[in-house]
Amino acid sequence: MPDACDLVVLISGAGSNLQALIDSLGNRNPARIRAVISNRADAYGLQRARQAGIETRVLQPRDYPDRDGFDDALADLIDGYSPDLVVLAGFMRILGPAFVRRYNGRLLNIHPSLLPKYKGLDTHRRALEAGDSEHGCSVHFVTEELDGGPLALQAVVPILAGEGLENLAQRVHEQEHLIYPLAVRWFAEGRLRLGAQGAMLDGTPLPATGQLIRI
Ligand SMILES: Nc1nc2c(c(=O)[nH]1)N[C@@H](CN(C=O)c1ccc(C(=O)N[C@@H](CCC(=O)O)C(=O)O)cc1)CN2
Ligand SMILES: NCC(=O)N[C@@H]1O[C@H](COP(=O)([O-])[O-])[C@@H](O)[C@H]1O
Repeated sequence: MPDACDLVVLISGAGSNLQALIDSLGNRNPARIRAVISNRADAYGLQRARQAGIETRVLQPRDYPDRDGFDDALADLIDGYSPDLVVLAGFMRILGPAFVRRYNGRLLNIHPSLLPKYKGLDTHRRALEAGDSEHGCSVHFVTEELDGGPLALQAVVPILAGEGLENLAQRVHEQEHLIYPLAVRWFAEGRLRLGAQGAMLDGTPLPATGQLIRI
């Protein structure tokens, strides 16, 4: 059994991806969540963490003079837990270059699109308005380039004829809750790593799409 892999999870909102990670731990997943940190005090994910007995902390940007000050305080807080991996789970802050360098290779994010399509926000609406036939979600290593980091895992979600935004978002969310725990487990098992040429699985470079899952 691999040694435990300590996680710190960063959230800003509902925390359904956090809940999926919590539910995935134990059994065959050697990861354990040491703390959940939110940049919003009203994030429902904080309640989910407390219900699971996980330590929670809140760090609010308004308490810092600028973005770098917030990032530095966040990194100092994170380092107090000595994580092997920092997991962004709906964390809605763009992190600065110094922060990203500090956690290079140990920082994952889940994004609600098939990257590199639709970086940024409002991805489901953009996919629907473009008339795309498929959408999805991506787990990627975080780099300075927003949503541009090496892809580890993607799930493709076909867009149904006449489907509305809420229904699509729900179906993408369902796939997020499958691929994020899987990617975190692969990292915890030592299988998923960020190499010089991009994401690696079992020592083999992954394709540009990362490992692709079609539902
Ligand atoms: N340097 C990086 N930081 C972050 C990345 C990344 O890839 N590189 N991923 C994001 C997550 N994300 C999309 O997946 C994302 C989060 C936030 C924003 C954004 O525009 N945030 C605004 C504030 C929005 C708000 O407070 O509601 C901001 O930071 O000014 C875009 C994309 C996490 N960080
Ligand atoms: N650009 C970042 C972004 O949009 N992330 C998205 O925020 C949601 C958080 O939901 P959750 O709080 O229920 O996990 C998720 O759908 C995640 O992909």
